[in-house]
Amino acid sequence: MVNKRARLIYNPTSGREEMKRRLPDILQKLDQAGIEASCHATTGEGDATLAAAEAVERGYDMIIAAGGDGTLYEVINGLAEKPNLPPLGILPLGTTNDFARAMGIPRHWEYACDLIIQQYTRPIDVGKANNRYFINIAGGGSLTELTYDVPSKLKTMIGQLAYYMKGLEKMTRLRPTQLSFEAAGVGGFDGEFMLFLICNSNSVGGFEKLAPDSKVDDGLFDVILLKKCNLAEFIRLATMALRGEHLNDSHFIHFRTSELKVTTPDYVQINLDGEYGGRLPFTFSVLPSHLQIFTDETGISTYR
Ligand SMILES: Nc1ncnc2c1ncn2[C@@H]1O[C@H](COP(=O)(O)OP(=O)(O)OP(=O)(O)O)[C@@H](O)[C@H]1O
Repeated sequence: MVNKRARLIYNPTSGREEMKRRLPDILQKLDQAGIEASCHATTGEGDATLAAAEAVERGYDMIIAAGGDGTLYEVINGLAEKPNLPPLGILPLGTTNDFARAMGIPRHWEYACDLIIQQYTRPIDVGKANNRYFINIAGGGSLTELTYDVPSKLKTMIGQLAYYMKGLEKMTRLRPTQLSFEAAGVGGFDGEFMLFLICNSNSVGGFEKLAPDSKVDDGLFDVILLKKCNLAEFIRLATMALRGEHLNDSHFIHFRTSELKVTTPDYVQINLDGEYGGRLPFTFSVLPSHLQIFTDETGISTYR
């Protein structure tokens, strides 16, 4: 028996509202293993951040975030600044669960609970973006704006399809942006770019081949810059990226760094883990091994 206290922060609207149906089963399963969980149901944007900060202050042995990447992002933002962080469990019950996928955390609530019960943790890097935090990906450029353009209701109804529909609509609006990058240990890049991605994990928008070698615990971001191109080239490059064959193409710049400064003379919005994060300029830095996550010992993806 584990004999610990957990704070379960869940978004009742995530995914297809699965948490509303599963909550009694989840609490019972944790309880049988000796984890006594008290609950906080989030009420809207930003609430999970406040709930996570409060849970640390109240001294819980662990925090469990149940929902999608949006909920996880908010929880991370409540935790990151705190000293003596408890470990974090993830129940990936959202429409998009990119980070859980990268960590090999199962989609099924019962298997995901098993990982929390086993109590095996792994340290992960957290990305700092000005005064915000992310664990999966940060990005900018016209294409990256699509993830927060899709209304939440639409996502609940048709799930992943909503992203692709919005993505296709956005393609016709693709335009390059003037950007300057200054990367620690690498150097500077100036020019017109379609988008830039700062990856902490290898799971980006459900595609695991975009930054195939990115690791959550190497103390580094994998940065991918896509230079200016036309729509036909973009479609060709996107197809290559889906197959993981893009990084040798001259339109891409790929490097690893622990700190990246990005500036622009234009108005450029930043996306942090799929949510709107603010506008440039930004400094992105790695907080190495900042947070312990419950996962399986092998680290081999069992997301299903
Ligand atoms: N009670 C609530 N009602 C409506 N929205 C909420 C509520 N609680 C939290 N939210 C918001 O819901 C957003 C989406 O949450 P989450 O990521 O968990 O679900 P999701 O189904 O995966 O959706 P998405 O893919 O859009 O992120 C969060 O950014 C959060 O601010």
